[in-house]
Amino acid sequence: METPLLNQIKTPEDLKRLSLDDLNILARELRQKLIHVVSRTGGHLAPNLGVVELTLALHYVFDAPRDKIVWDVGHQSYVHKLLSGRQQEFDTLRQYGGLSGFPKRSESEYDSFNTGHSSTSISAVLGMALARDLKKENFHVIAVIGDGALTGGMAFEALNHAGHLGTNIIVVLNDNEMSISENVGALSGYLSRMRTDPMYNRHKEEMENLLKKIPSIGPTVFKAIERIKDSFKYLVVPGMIFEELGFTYLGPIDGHNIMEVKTVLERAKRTKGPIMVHVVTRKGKGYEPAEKNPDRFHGIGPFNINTGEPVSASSVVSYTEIFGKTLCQLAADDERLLAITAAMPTGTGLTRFAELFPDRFFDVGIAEQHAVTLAAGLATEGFRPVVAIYSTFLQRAYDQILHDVAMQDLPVIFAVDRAGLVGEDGETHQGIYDFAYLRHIPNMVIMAPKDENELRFMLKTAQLLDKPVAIRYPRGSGIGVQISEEIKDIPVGKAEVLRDGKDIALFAIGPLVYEALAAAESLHEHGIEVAVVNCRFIKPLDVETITEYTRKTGKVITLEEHALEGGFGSAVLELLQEQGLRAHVERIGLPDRFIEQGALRVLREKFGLCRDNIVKVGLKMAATKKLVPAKMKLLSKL
Ligand SMILES: Cc1ncc(C[n+]2csc(CCOP(=O)(O)OP(=O)(O)O)c2C)c(N)n1
Ligand SMILES: CC(=O)[C@@H](O)[C@H](O)COP(=O)(O)O
Ligand SMILES: [Mg+2]
Repeated sequence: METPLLNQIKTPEDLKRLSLDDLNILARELRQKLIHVVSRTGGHLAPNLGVVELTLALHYVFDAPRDKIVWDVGHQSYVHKLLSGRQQEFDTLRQYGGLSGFPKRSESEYDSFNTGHSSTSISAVLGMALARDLKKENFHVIAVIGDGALTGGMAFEALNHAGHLGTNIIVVLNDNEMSISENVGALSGYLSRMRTDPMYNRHKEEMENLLKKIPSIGPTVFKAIERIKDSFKYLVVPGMIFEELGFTYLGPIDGHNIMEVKTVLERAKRTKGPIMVHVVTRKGKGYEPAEKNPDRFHGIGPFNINTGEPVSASSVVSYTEIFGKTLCQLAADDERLLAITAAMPTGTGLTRFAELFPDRFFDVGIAEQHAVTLAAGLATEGFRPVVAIYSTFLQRAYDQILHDVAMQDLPVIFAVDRAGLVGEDGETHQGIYDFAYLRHIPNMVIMAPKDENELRFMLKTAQLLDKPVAIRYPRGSGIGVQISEEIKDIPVGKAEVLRDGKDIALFAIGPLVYEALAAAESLHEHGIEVAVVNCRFIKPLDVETITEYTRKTGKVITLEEHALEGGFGSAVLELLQEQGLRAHVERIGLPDRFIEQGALRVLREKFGLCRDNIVKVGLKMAATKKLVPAKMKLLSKL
């Protein structure tokens, strides 16, 4: 693949020497490069194909890194990376040790703010603008935010504040009518009317032309009219919502016309106060399979460039699919069950539910906090809402879970998808904190299935409970067990003893239970008998089984795909302390640092979440002297 012009771009400064024709050629080369690399590494292809011209124009008009560009979510920052000195490493995108799929300050001075979670960019640039003003410096700050990310509450909190402060910031709204799936909500409808209703543009143009034609007073009146907030303007001026919030609105403009985008950005650069530039783009632009299927090409694994088809598809169904299918089965007989997603109907496996039960399905946009409190409201009226959100994004709704759901002991079911390591998305997306942020909340029941069937059973268990319940399950394929037709419930707080043993007790949770079983088998060959307990519930923990096996062995290993701090192993330690039990405990889990990107297999091996490491820990433990697991004297009982 030849990209002669792109090869010459070492920094964004190099763009400024190019003609418009060259910029258009460069746009083509960038698209080729994106398609070529992402077809091998996987990644967020469609969002990046859509912002090629926009990124070129931004770097043409502004002076990064002096001017700060913040990419909301950051999944569309690949073109920016290619233009800011990272072409050589671009092949390593999203791989272990390679370039991040998101902006990262530690990666480049051109990345002015780390992103990954949505709707943060306007707050971030406003903070930078305030710092600039306080330091009496002079540079531009630009937030690039998608129409999907604009549905997030934080974006509105920031618009509200920015409009009030009136300082210079530029918000570029990249409007492609898509979130991951089709964008939803009243705001999306408003943007769509601005784009498509000729009334808006025609009236605006006609009025501008008319007023400008009136000699001497025309331009003055025109300016005045731009500022006056009267009812006429409501009818004819696009972007009135933003104007009312204190922004100068420019647009909508064609985001694939470099000249047009450049001209408007230059105008934005000259204009004082908060500016909103509304750019209309097409997700997946320039690659037919992605244009036709922007949802599938939003984030995609390696694929065949000619066909657009995945290179390899797992034959094992994913936990997400099992969740979606089971929920449909349960919902068919229980009208109380509702499903809520925060802009991820496909990702959370709710597409079929939405088709079967359209009145009982709610996509709230990128609004996790709202999703949870909405569920709480529904639960007060006798419904059983199932809120399906990725572990990493549910972090946003911590207070809503605690204050609005748990404190009222409401029967909301949290389907916590992508729990554990997620792989190539890296730090921002690892789902490894949910036990920690949920397990100290009173009233919560928290479970994690070892396999697909247990996920089905846990959903049934949750349906029957009159309490807040969270079920956490991982990204990707299940274990591949035979799917049971029957959906049974599980006794709450009851662990499952899968293997007896006198030397070591291995307490595991989630699919790592299968690694624990494999390790126990290997240790058996070394003459070490390991009991394997699938704990299933982290809250309530099975006190009886855990104390019984701790007493029996005096040696405990805990195993979890979660941060060790505040996780499952910590919960077991707390239980042992409360029971006054002394034992040799080793916890296997993730260390107290953010966990980098990489293939799941690579990360699991690196952090010891695999049979070999469990065996290693087991062998070492077996060689130590057995502590007498007698009751310690508890201070409180002295
Ligand atoms: C808090 C949060 N929730 C959900 C997501 C998942 N997510 C990533 S991109 C995206 C859609 C963004 O749409 P938009 O901002 O319009 O960008 P586009 O992909 O259309 O360019 C969603 C829902 C996220 N990153 N952060
Ligand atoms: C950028 C973002 O937040 C999402 O697109 C995320 O990458 C999706 O993850 P999955 O691929 O696990 O659905
Ligand atoms: Mg969009």
